[in-house]
Amino acid sequence: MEESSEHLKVAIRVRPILEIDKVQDTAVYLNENTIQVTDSTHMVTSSYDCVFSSDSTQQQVFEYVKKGIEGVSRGFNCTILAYGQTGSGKTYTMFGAEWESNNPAPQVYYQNRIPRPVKKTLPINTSKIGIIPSSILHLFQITKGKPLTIYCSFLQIYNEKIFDLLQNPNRDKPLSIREERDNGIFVENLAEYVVEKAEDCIFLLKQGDRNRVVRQTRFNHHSSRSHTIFQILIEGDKANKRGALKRAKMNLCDLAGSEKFDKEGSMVKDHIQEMNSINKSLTTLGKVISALAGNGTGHVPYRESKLTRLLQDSLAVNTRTILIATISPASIYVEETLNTLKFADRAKQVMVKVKKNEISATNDQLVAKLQREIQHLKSLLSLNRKGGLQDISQQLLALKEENERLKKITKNLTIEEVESLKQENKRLRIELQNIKEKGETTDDSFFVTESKPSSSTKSTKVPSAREVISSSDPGSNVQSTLEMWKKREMEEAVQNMKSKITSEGRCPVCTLKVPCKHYSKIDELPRPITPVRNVSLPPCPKRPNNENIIKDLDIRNVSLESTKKLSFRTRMKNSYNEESAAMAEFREEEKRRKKLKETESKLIKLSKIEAYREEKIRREMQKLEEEKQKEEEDFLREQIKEMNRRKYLENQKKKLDEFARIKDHEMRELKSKIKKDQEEQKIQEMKKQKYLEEQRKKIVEYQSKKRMLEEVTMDQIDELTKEVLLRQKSSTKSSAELS
Ligand SMILES: Nc1ncnc2c1ncn2[C@@H]1O[C@H](COP(=O)(O)OP(=O)(O)OP(=O)(O)O)[C@@H](O)[C@H]1O
Repeated sequence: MEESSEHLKVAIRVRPILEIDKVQDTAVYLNENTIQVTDSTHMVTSSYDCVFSSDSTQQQVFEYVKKGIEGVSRGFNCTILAYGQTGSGKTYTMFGAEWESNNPAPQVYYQNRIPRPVKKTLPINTSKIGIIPSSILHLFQITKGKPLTIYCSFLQIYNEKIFDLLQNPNRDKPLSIREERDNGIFVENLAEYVVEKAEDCIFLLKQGDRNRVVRQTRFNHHSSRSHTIFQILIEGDKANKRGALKRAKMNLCDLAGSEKFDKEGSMVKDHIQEMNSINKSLTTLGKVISALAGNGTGHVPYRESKLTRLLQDSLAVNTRTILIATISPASIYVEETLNTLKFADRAKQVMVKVKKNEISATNDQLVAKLQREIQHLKSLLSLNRKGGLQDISQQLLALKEENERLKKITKNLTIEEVESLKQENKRLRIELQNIKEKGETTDDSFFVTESKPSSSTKSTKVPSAREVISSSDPGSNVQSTLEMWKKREMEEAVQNMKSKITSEGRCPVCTLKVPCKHYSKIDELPRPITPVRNVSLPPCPKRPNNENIIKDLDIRNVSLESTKKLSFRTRMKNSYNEESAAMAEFREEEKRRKKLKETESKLIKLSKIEAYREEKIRREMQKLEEEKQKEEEDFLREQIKEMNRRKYLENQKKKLDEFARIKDHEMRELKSKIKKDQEEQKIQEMKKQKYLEEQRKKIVEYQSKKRMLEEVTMDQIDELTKEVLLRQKSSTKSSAELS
């Protein structure tokens, strides 16, 4: 199998200066693949695999990643990551220029976004689309006609929780990460759609993107507050000569941007929480990159955040990874730009092993998974086709038998059988997706890999009395008929009560006057429904004898007195018609009384409920007030903490400045001292030289004298001594003469 080791590829994209930046001066200068960033204190120069200037086109950026995408169709995993500060152009690069206008999202964040229909058409301007849609188009183009199945899924990581963007727009079902020997790291219960056309895939991309959390921030009107990963999985349908199936994953990640705390304090609590979790996960990503960029022997903290855990495969093993770091050239963002470049510098040093991915066609786990899925899909389809009202126990029994049968043959499957299993799986998935699209079922679980068949498709509608009576056996089903009637009556009463409440301008949920927690305006209230007319009871079914009538009456809890009365009447009038008339009369009376009682008890119950609800709402309001107060206090505390931190930092900065000043002074003094010393040393040196010169001269003189002395002969010495002696003699002579 092909295997190689390569560097993580890093490209930088500089976006143009925008109106929102409110400045014109830039701090970023480009020269081919080198970037220079300058401010008053720094000047950083760094080179990368590729640098895209502010007037680079989407097409140029796509051309750079195209090779990686093409590798996916040959079995090589590929991950493309967009990283950068908020508003630097990550979403623009990954999704495209026209994306926001084609896929409008609200300018401000709100909790429950109302889904609007997405048109199943391609984006209009294909030259402006970003890496994700371009990759989809290209991938489908190059795999056209090949025996492959393409699956896609779309998730977001928001506040350290994973949510399915295609299945869970309300973010109420967080998903968890799992790891398996053969499948690697994956998100459990994440919906995987089989896609046959690029159009379908882009439709899903658009659909999911509308469920992403966005918020208006200071530097971006449409800031993404979650990390998103659009994943495409390609699996070969036909095994190669070695009996292996091709399988490769493509992860396209648009990370949320790092952001600084707004000192003006305009951030709400949710925004601060989002910012903290985004910054924390990006810090962990930085730590992981640093650990991988080192010698690779230390601990890599993948598990410290959901993002790094999910990208574990992509960052270390078996994936071609391309990082696109986006920066803004404006001088006001120089600090953020330097941080992004620092991250990109570290990423450059990461080495990843890349190899072709294949899985044995007869791999037990794959076969078992396919079979489980086929069973599940079949059961869902049959439930759907039969309107979900079939006997589920019978179906389960059939499925169990099928399961047993499949278990027996799992071990002996041939490659052809596995291939046909894959085909069947694909066909069933597509059939179900089509049904779901047409809105024929309400069960959302069937796109979820390996999820359990749901029995929720069974209808809970209460049939009308007419339906029940006509379908029931008159001799045996009186009790169930009555129960249905009771239920029906209750429903009617509730409906009437609700209509009455709404017509009075009250909320049908909490019964309080609007505005309340559920409705802010009277216009929003559901329209009052025309009160349901009470349908009279059907005639009593024919009974063979009086005993049965009494039995039926017992069932309906008739009082002892009425029973006696009835038995007396039956004794007196010994014909069935008379009995039934008496019965009808009795039932009418009984019904009226019962209804009166029920209404009374309902009224009492309702007033109790209202009192209880009011009390509950009061308590909830109180609780909310307390929570709000607490939040405000927390927020204030946070702000004070932040202020203290800032003060502390300012103090530290001052101290550092002072320290630098002192050091500067000391340095200057030291320099002048050194200069003086050097001058003195020079003088000393000169003196020494002079002294040495003199000494040398003396030595020369002495040597010449010595040489002269050596040249004087012995004769000369004798002559000299004679001369001395003579002089001495003459002197003694003259002295004697004188005396
Ligand atoms: N290369 C570019 N050319 C023109 N406009 C761009 C470019 N890159 C980004 N923009 C514009 O800058 C703004 C911010 O871009 P974008 O939303 O992609 O930033 P982001 O990094 O995804 O921000 P966040 O992290 O807050 O989501 C958008 O209005 C976008 O149209």
